[in-house]
Amino acid sequence: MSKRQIGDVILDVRHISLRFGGVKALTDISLDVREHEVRSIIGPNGAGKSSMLNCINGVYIPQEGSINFRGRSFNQLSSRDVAQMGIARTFQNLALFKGMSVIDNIMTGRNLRIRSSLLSQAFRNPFGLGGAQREEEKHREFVERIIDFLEIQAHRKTPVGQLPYGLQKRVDLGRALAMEPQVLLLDEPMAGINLEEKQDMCRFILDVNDEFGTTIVLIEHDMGVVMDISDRVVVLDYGRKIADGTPDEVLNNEEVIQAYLGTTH
Ligand SMILES: Nc1ncnc2c1ncn2[C@@H]1O[C@H](COP(=O)(O)OP(=O)(O)OP(=O)(O)O)[C@@H](O)[C@H]1O
Repeated sequence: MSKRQIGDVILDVRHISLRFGGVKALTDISLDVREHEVRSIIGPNGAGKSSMLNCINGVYIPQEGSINFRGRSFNQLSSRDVAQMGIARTFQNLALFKGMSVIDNIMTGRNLRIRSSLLSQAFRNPFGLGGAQREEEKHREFVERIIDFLEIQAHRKTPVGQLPYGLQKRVDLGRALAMEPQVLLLDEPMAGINLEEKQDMCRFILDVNDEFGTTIVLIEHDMGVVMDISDRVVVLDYGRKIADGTPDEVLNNEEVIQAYLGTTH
């Protein structure tokens, strides 16, 4: 596929179980993600895919198990802490500010870094604003680079709510990229967009992976896309892991075929 080198495991999910009252959303799930790979999580509706992402990025706290990121083990960190560690995420139902411009929305993804750099500036030079302004400039330049990369220059000043849905998905990706994540969690990036927009989105995901070396964890229902762009795929069904391997291995797995035939997918 590309020249990128898949490295060691950087994200290791170990024996995660998550319950909501009597509902077992995840039961003893283990999966690992290697540096630079595109790793997909698939499964029928209600299989536990979003719950898994929510555990990884601190939205849900699993009752059992732990997550290890670059040697640091956690299962009770806030989303903000997880983002600060280098794990960013896009959302199935876009989490954008519809009345704000494209550039300002992407800038919100930069806030985490702006705050920490402003804080360190204040400690270094409590009476000088010049440094802080230069920092702000650098962040704006970075955001402009993302806008160029995602080919949305023409829409920089447009309120996000006025853009077609496919472009809004791209802005959501830009907002996550603004965090300069090491791992990017993508929750159904192809949902609700047309074929041409899907081709664009695939290209951007692969370019992010290739050019920035960002590790991608993807939830997606479009099997064509998953099989095309993933290095490895894990399959969940009713909160349990039923398969894990290359796209070919997973496609030919009897349990996976049964899980999909037994649903409306
Ligand atoms: N906040 C919650 N409260 C109660 N039950 C929940 C909650 N979140 C998820 N669940 C339940 O956990 C199970 C797994 O749901 P989840 O959304 O993770 O599945 P999914 O594979 O992402 O589904 P889909 O493909 O439809 O998005 C489902 O039975 C769901 O109803």
